[in-house]
Amino acid sequence: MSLDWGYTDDNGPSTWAEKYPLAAGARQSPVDIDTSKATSDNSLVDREIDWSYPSNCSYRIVNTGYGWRVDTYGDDTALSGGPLSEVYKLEQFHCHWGATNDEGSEHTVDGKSYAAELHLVHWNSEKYSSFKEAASQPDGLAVLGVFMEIGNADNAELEKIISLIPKIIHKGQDSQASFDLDFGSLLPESKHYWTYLGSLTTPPCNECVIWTVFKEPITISERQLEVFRSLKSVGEEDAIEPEEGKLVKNYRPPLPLGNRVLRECGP
Ligand SMILES: Cc1ccn(O)c(=O)c1
Ligand SMILES: [Zn+2]
Repeated sequence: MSLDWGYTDDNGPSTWAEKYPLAAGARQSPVDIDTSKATSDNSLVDREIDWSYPSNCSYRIVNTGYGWRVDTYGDDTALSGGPLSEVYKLEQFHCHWGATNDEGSEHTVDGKSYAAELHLVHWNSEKYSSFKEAASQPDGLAVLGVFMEIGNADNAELEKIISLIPKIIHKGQDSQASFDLDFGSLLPESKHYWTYLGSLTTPPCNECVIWTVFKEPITISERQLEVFRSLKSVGEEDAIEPEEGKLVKNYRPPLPLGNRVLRECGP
């Protein structure tokens, strides 16, 4: 059974609201970050955003049909501070990319796209008893967005993930992912970021996310990005031409910020 939504002309973002009405809401993500609209907020400086991830918290990588996703044990993880009033636990992380390097990120900055965007998805385990419950609450999830730009060298930490992609080429395939991951290398050195209230960027597009998008990108090599693009959105049993079903892009274009506040921490 193929997904009833995706990123092709006939099931892409412009069609999602037909089956997922939340996608037409006023608190949707991603957005274009208009830097002239960002307001500084001392409370963000007073409570520095802080995270802690044990290097062995990943346990599985899966092809969801719309990308790869690494599932994590959240028990010993923690994200707090910044725009967050409670401690959030890491649930999973994944990535969005495009067919060419001049597109691919979901958030854009003054109209500029990056080649890809990494999302670390956390849930409010202080207030809610499960990820599923949290995903139905306005402060349920906290997602860290990290822009990725093309660099000459491979990203060594990303390579640990990329080396598993050939095992999950088709939708539904998964593999054990018990690598030791230095999350510090998947996050930028600078803790400067923008933050706003938004949603999941895939159906059902629940408006449950406190977004933190870092200003500084990390790098990924062209070769590594090509491996992402080799994933397929269809199962092994779906008889299609070899070039069909390739997941060359899986990003949602920006939605209007509307009257939401866009705050920033750091220049
Ligand atoms: C929970 C969730 C689902 C999809 N995406 O893209 C996200 O960033 C977060
Ligand atoms: Zn995402």
